[in-house]
This record gives sequence, C-alpha cells and structure tokens, in this order.
Amino acid sequence: MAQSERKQEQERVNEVIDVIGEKVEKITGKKNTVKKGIVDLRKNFWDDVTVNLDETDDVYETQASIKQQAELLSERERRHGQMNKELKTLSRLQDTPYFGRIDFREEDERRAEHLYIGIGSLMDAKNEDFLIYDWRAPVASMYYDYAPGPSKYASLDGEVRGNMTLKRQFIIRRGKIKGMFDTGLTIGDALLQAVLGGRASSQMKSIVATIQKEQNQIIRNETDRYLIVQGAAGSGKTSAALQRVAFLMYRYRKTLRSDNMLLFSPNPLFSSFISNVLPELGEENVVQTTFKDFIEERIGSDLQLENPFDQTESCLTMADGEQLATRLAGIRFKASLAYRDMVDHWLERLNSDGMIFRDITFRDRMIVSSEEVGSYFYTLPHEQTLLNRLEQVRDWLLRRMAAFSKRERKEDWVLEEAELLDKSDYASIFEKLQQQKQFSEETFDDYDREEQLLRKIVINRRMKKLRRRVKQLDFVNCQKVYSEIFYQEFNKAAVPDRWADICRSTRMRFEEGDCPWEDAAPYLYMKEKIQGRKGNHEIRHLIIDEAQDYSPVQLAYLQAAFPRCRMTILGDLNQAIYAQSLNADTMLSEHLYNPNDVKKLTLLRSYRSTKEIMNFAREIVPGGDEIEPFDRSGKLPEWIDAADESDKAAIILDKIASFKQNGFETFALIGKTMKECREAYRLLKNKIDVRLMTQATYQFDKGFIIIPTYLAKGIEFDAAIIYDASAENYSRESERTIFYTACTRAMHELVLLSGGESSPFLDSISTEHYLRTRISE
Ligand SMILES: Nc1ncnc2c1ncn2[C@@H]1O[C@H](COP(=O)(O)OP(=O)(O)OP(=O)(O)O)[C@@H](O)[C@H]1O
Repeated sequence: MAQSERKQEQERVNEVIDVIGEKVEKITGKKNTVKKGIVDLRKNFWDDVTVNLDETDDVYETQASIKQQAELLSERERRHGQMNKELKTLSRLQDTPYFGRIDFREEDERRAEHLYIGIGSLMDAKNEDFLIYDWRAPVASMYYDYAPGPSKYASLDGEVRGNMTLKRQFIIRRGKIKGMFDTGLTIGDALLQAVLGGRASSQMKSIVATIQKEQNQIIRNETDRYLIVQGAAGSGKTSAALQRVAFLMYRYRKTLRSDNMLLFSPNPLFSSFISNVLPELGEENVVQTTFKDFIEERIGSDLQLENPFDQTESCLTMADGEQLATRLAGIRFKASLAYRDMVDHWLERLNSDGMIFRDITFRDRMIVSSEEVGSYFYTLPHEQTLLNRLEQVRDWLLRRMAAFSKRERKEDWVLEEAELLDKSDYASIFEKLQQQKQFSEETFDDYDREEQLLRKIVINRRMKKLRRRVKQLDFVNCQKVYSEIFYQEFNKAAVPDRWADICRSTRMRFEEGDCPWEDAAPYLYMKEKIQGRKGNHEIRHLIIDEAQDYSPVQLAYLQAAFPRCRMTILGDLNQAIYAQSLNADTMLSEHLYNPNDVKKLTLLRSYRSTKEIMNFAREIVPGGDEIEPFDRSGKLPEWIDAADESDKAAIILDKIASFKQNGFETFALIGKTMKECREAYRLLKNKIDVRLMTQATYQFDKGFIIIPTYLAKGIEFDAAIIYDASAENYSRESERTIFYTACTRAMHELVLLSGGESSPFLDSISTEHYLRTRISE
C-alpha cells in the first residue's frame, strides 16, 4: 500500500482525534454544569417544594410539587450518567477511533462513500456527517458480511444495495496507525493472526474488529425467539453471545436495559473471565448467574441442594458398579421429557388425590392438622385448578389462625413476653391510644386497653412467619408430594431399568432433606405448578452458555419461569460433561422447540487453539473432522509417558519454566476431577507458586493454576497440561468429552502426561498430530 495513502489515513485519524478532543471538552463542561445543578437541587430540594398540609387540596399540591422536584432531579442524574457514558466511549475512541473502513457506492449514486467503523458513532463538529459509524449500525453490517463487490444491508427503510469498492482494516493504538490492510474475502486473516497469536489473559476481550461472517449472523439475529448455536470448541460462541448483547442493547436502546437480560454462565470463574467484554464496548454488564444459584434461590431453605459439580465429581470418582449404574440411570431419566411427562401426570393425579400438607402448629400446639387441611382441600370442587383451591385453603387457614390468635392472646406466656417488649413498643402504643383519644387519664380501663394491645403485638409478631408461609401456600408439603412419585406403581415400559433402586434412593435423599441435582429442576417445576409462582416478566432475553449441560426438563423449567423470554442458546455437544447429556437430548436439540420459533446455526471454525492443537483434539470426538482449525501454527502437542510422581513433578516444573520463557502468562494443569487436582496440588505446592481453583474461586490471575475440567469450561490458557491422560483416568465413553474439553483449553501449547497404559482416546489420534516422549524408558 502506498506510503501516501497511509499518510492520508493518519491525517484523517488526527483530524478525528481533534474532533473527539473538542467534544470531550464540550461535554465535560456541560457535565460539570449538570453536576453543579444536581448538587444544588439536592441541597435545596425542600426550598422549591411548596409544603402545605392544611386541606386535602393542599396535600395533593404538596405531593405534586415533591414529585415534580424529584423528577427534575432524576432527569438531571440520568443526563449526568449519559454524559459519563459518552465520555467513556469518547476516551476509547481517542485511543482507537476505528478499526475498519468500507467504501460503498449505493445503486444510482455516482460516488462511493467512505465509511469508518469503530466501537461508537461520532458526528463531525457541525453534527452533519458521521466521522465514525458504530459497528452495530445497519450499514456497518456489510463490513462483516461482504468482500469487496456487490453488497447490501438492511436499513430501517428497507434493503439498500450497491457496490463495495474497498474494505480496509486498521490497527490504531494511542492515535497512531500501527497497521493497515486492504482485505479480501474474510475479515483479514492477517489481523486475526495478530489477535489470536497474542497472549491469553485472565479476562476475555471483545472481538468487534474481527467478527466473522457466520458470527455476525448470530450477533445480529432479530427474528428468532430461540436462537441455538452449536459451535466447536473455541469457535467464538461466548464471544458472539457477548457482542450480541451489545448489539441488542444498541438496536433496542429505547426499550431494552442491561437488567432486562440475564446470562447463565457455567461457573463463577467464567463470570469473572468474561466480565470485561461489555464494559470494553461501552455497555453495562448484564446480570449473570449460574443455573445452580438460580435454582438454589428458588428451592428455599427446607432442602439442601446438591451442587452440579458435586454430582459430577461423585459420578466420576465412583467405581463402576451397581451404585454408579443406578445413579447414572436416575440422572439420565430425570433429565428427559419422559420424566417431565411423569411429573405432569402426577400433577393431574393431585387433582383428586395425593396432596400432602403440613400441620399448622404454633408453639407445639396444633392449629390445624395436615389431615384436616387435606380433607378440606379435597372437599373443594375438583373442576377448579389446584392453585384456585389452594388459595381458598389459604384464606380458610388464615381465618382459623386469626381465631386461634384471639384465644391465644389470653395466655399467661403472652403477658410475660409483653413485659420484655421494647420501650419503643410501649411508646407507639401510648401514641396510638392518644390518637384514638382513649388515653385520657390513668384509669383501669386504659391499662386494660394497653395490655390488650401489648398482647396483640406479641402474638402478631410470633405468628408473622407462620402467616407469611401460609400466604405463600407453603402449607403444601411439596417435598413429600414430590417424593410420593417414587412410591407409585408404574408401568414397566414407562420407567428405566433400575427404577426400583432409583425410587429407593430418591426417597431416602428427600427424607434426609437433600435434593439431588438431577431432581432440582423437576422438583421446582412441580412445586411452582402447584404453588403458581409467577413467571419473571422483567427479563426479556436469556443467554445460556454451555447449553449442552442443560437437560430438556431444565429447559421446560426455564420456559415456565421466563414465559415471554427470547433465548440465545449456545453450546457444544462435544463438551457435554454432565452424565445427563451423554447420547441424550439437551437444550441444543432443535426438536424441543416450536419449529416456527427456533433457528439453529453452526460454527465449525475454531479460533482459540493453534492448528496443531485443534488437529489433535478434533480426532478425539466423533464428527471432529468437520471442525476447521484456524490457520495459526505452533508446536505439536506433546504426549509424555511418565510413570511415577517425581517424574511428573519434574516434567511439570520444566514445562512451566519453558512456558514462561516463551512469554506465556497463563498456564493450567487440568485434572478430570477435584480429587485428582488435590493430588497434583499436594505434589507441587512446595515446589512452585501454584493456585488450586475450587468451586469457591471467583477469579483467577496470571500464573500457574490447577483446575478440574468442569471449572475450566469456557476459559482458555496460553498453555495447558493434562495431568493424567492414562487409561485408568479416561476410558469410559462419558469421559471422552471431558478429555476433549480439557485439551481445547490451550491456545498455544498442549502437554499430556500419562503413566501406565494411556487413554484409548489417545490411541485413535494419528501419530503425525503429536510428539511422543517416554521418560520412564
Ligand atoms: N472473530 C474473532 N476474532 C478474534 N478472536 C476470536 C474471534 N472469534 C473467537 N475468537 C477468540 O477465540 C477464542 C475462543 O472464543 P470463545 O471463548 O468465544 O469460544 P467458545 O466457542 O465459547 O469456546 P468454548 O466452547 O471452547 O468455550 C477467544 O480467545 C476469542 O477471543
């Protein structure tokens, strides 16, 4: 490219930066004025309010005046926030004003327009022309979708066609052009090479400058209620999901706020890993949660919920045998729609029989027994829904409790407790009586009235919790109602093998107050159908990452909990690590959705790892030959046979030293289970600076960590070492995907250690894809 052209582009960059500088100055000035206004308003809030409470009209006027003043304040605060946001974006643009340019000649126009694309829009000083287009603007989509030639985009007024005469990429840092390429078919492999060849960090970065065409389809999809993305490891699913959030917030900026979106992430570590991407794009982070936290909050404190990681750990560490086979059969069945149907069937049955209630007791005294509640419930007309009938039972119980509390007030203990009440309680009673003008002078009658009020306070307080539970329909013993499913006779064809054992163990766990993870979603599904919990209408878009780990029953529960929500569902069947997903439907299965509402897209190109690592890893999984590694070269994965522990430790120390020498900054020793990670940690902790990641770790920094695969999901490292790739560790079919997930965490280097017989998954890989070293020989 001609030097003069680069000079011209740099001059434009300088001009744009000058305009940004002027805008920053202008907005900062305005912002300071608004800020001063806010401070003054807060200080003098009451001066400008007319307070007059004499007549009803005056009260209304006072209210209106306060409201007006409050609105004025909040409008100014909103403007202040908006200006802050603008300034943050401008400051980013000052460093990197844009990353792309397209020259586009619209049909019927003579001249091509030069459009520059960056992370935010910028108008010229006169506010007439765009100096920079936001990457999310309709016209900018051509930058991602087309090579130079005929191209089009969907504007708000319809389709615009034309010819793209140039597509150019820039690397601009601190206002200086560091690189500039005119690109062809895909968005500059040169730029991608540069980006992907860089070091991994403990924080994911945005990919706006290099979004690929197939990723752009995900980001800009607006038509489908359920968008499913099946993508290979490292194909940019999480990246696309986050850029999509930014896109939707821009596209629907008038109606969609960040708190209308909810992102389900696989673990807390991942949440911290991705937490910088949206702020980097000038957007607020969306609310994030894990499915486990979401369920736990709803399940309440009566049941102790099993953690999904504990479920996995227990399945992976249990020896083959009856107990494991029963657990796995239970997990798989309870994930299926057949089981959801069984629960639905049970809900039907409850209409006429089977509801179990709690005793309503107060201080060990029976107010209404569970049997009495049950008889009352089943006398109500069966045509009414369960919920309608429960609401009537609730009102009936509240009446019974009110009558009980009236009687109970007379008891001696109540007066004893009343004597322990706070001074403030006495004061408020005094005030109340005075207001009622009943406390004129000291008479017996007044004391009597005071005592009545004190007794009332004591009883009301003591019964508050019980009343709240009754109001929430918590008098239904959902735990027992659910366990009852496992006492029923079922047609053999409708249940899996080992059903009797599954029933026995489920009953036992529930009796002990435990809720196994596989029962959590179906239990809540049933509970909320009975108690009629209202769906969440605040959240309008769910983003579910690692969706291969969600079962059809969990999907059914989410659909009930978020009835009007759109969903972006991203995952990779080859990375299904939970027992429920092996050869079974998952949330990625298209047929679980209404065909008119769903679209499935596939990402086959993988960007994270070098070609060598991906060529190696894709041979582990069926269909792996379809995955296209990005053409970035590195070392072959190294498979080292090391039989004893001291050899292993020496190799690991040696590898870490060499990673550091290569300038790598994040490296992980990946184990299949936490148990294995603890062993590795014991072996290494006194020899090197290393951190063990657990379920309770919320963040990781640069350096060396030890981590089980299920916590490393979605995360990446410059280099990864698989701690034990022996047959003993990885040979069950269910462990294949765990092995693949572990290997695909590495960006630049992958090392596998194996002692004794090596994993059969390694045997299937062509020898040209790895380097084998035998230490033990
Ligand atoms: N278009 C792109 N431009 C630059 N980098 C990209 C692009 N797409 C993906 N990447 C990079 O590839 C890596 C993997 O991306 P990401 O984590 O989004 O993939 P994923 O499909 O969610 O992976 P996994 O399923 O293995 O967790 C990240 O470092 C990301 O920045």
